[in-house]
Amino acid sequence: MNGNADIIMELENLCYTYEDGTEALKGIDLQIRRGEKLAIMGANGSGKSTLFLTLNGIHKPTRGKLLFNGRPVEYSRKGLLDLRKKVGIVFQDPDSQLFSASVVQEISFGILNLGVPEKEAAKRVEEVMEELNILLFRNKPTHFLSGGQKKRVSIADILVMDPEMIILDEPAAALDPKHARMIDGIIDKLSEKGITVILSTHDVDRALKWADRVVLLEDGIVIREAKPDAVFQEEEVLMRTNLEKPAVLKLFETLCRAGILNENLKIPHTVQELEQYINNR
Ligand SMILES: Nc1ncnc2c1ncn2[C@@H]1O[C@H](COP(=O)(O)OP(=O)(O)OP(=O)(O)O)[C@@H](O)[C@H]1O
Repeated sequence: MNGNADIIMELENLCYTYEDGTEALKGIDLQIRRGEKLAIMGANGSGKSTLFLTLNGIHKPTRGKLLFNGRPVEYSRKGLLDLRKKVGIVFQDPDSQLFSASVVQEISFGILNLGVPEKEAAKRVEEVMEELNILLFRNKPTHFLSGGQKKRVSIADILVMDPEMIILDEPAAALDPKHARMIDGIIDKLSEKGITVILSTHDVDRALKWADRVVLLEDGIVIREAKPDAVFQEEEVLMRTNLEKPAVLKLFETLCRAGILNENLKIPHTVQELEQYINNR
């Protein structure tokens, strides 16, 4: 491994222009730390999906550099295979990812394609199915699954490859609160394993609670990157990205203004933390 071992991925002046001339990424500089929980946020069309497709080599940057574990990504067949083994994307719409006849075939496909011996692959598939609570519907055709089940299978597809980084494009979109919480639990487990997790979301409360760092994109450039506490207090950048201040922060500020809470308290990240402040007065 070259360079700083704490940095898993580095983007240097990364640009991507689509064939029709749309400049979707206009020079992104970003260092992603190993094991980091990174939320990428921005208005519709700001370039989040394009960025994700560039991070795992589906799009080749039109300018600039992408380094993985300190080395420039090689856009050869082998270079891309190596990158995609280590950096997986869970797409927002599971139907664009799932195509095999049954769940177990779906999860086995990628790992067998990598050339992992059948017995070893089968063992790994069983482990991942157990971990993500998939065993009960292992033989169902993927197109008969519910949205929450499809999402779990999409994550299993990636997890089975033993990745270093997982990118999730709006993982809670179209899920009910119970299933969204289940996916949150799975994402926490990925982080506990040391996997670097990048996700896009429009949910500021969730990002405040979850992320180590928030990156705000506007029109293909990064306009702010910092800890969520700092980013979510900046009304001007939030407005530029069509985001609102998290509800828990708004309430905290109202309670401070009313003299009910002391404004020197650490910013609460969850409703539970805010309740505790109120109960401890
Ligand atoms: N295949 C394509 N060809 C041409 N332009 C594209 C293509 N895909 C995306 N774009 C354009 O690139 C820009 C960035 O789009 P992208 O999908 O990356 O944004 P996004 O932030 O993921 O949006 P959303 O939140 O709506 O998913 C937009 O102007 C979009 O119209």
